[in-house]
Amino acid sequence: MSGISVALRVRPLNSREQGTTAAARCLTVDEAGSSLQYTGRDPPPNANFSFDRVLGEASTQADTFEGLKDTVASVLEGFNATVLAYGQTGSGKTHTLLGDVSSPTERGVVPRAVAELAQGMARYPECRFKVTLSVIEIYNERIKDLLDPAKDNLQVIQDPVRGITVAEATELPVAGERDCVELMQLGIANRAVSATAMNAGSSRSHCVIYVVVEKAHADGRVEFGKLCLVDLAGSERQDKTGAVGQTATEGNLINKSLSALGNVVNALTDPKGGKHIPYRDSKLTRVLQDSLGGTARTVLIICCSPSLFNDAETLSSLRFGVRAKGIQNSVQANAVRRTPEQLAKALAAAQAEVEALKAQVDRLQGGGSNSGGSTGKVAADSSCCSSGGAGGGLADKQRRGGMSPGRKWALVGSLQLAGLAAYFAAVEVLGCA
Ligand SMILES: Nc1ncnc2c1ncn2[C@@H]1O[C@H](COP(=O)(O)OP(=O)(O)OP(=O)(O)O)[C@@H](O)[C@H]1O
Repeated sequence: MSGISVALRVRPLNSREQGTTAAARCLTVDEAGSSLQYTGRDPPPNANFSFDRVLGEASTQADTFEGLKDTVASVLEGFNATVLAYGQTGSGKTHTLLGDVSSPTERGVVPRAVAELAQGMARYPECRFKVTLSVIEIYNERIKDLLDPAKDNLQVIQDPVRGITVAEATELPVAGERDCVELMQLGIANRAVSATAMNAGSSRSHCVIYVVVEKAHADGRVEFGKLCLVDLAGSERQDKTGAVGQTATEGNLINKSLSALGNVVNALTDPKGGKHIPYRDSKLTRVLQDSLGGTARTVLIICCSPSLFNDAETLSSLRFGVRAKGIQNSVQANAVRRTPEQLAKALAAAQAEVEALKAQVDRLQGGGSNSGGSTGKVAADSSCCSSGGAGGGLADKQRRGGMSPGRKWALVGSLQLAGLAAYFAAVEVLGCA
């Protein structure tokens, strides 16, 4: 079991907050460490919070990515990895995940992750890679394909090989980092965004970017890893966002799915354990099933505002992060697949073994001859028997009928079992094909 990793990032005060009472801070960050103090109103008895990493207001996009590198790189080793940005509206989730994708310093986690994967692939010159990209959004409890917006009610399924998957989401092959970023931008441009009083470019949907990597080895094995990058919509208070009409309805649905997320986190970290995990209560929690309590390596980035104006929301995000730190995933690599050529080879080997064992059974049952069609293994057995010299070999005993019926049937039985095992191996191989 492995706990999910939780990082906390504090954005700088924005221009609206500076020079007003909102410029007072509700957080004191230990820049060198991994803890911070909540200094806002209604502090809890223990106002100290610690996380795996704390990134203060001066943190850069590069600092933020540094702590995620290993998680991202594990996708090339056949793991699923998730980076999830959580926080109040306007707290910096989209900035952290996407940032300015065209700027080398201001680009966020997603373009950096793609670059990291591209560099990682170069370390395996003997392997062939296939990389695909999908971009979906969960808007008003419907999953929409942002690479083909006509598909707007996709379903979440449990795929036997890939695990939790959005069925029929467009997967476009990408040839390199630039290709990937361009396609991603195309998808993001289709995302639902509105201006609210809290954020001029407020995301009204949860957006998930999947980068799927298939790594084919020279011997035919294929490893499969999936990177899932999630920019959640922010929790919001209608009195602060000033949302009305459709924007207010969106806000309610965003809050509803975030509260379903909170319920999943609570159930997963319930000290009594054994609780039903309500993944199916929302599309968001269903999509994140493998990331929370599943087999993926997961990093949660809690984004928050340092302003006293947002103290209640910041405290709520800190509490969510602390709770999420208790989630244990059983991290494991995806099953290695084999190519059709490899499967054909394995099947031929299994068939040859079945034939050899059949011939051996025939011989032991008395009537079989050892000539023609016998494999090397059988031939070796008989030569060993005949070269015994003293007439005590298996073949001699058979000829003389010297083997006890009990021993003979035990041998026949074990050879038949071995044959059966080889047969099932062959069936398994065929089944995989
Ligand atoms: N660490 C940061 N450094 C500089 N600017 C930041 C930082 N974090 C956020 N911002 C700025 O704050 C504004 C709001 O950020 P962003 O859109 O990323 O918030 P969000 O959490 O994604 O909000 P929403 O949930 O409403 O979509 C943006 O203008 C963004 O550039």
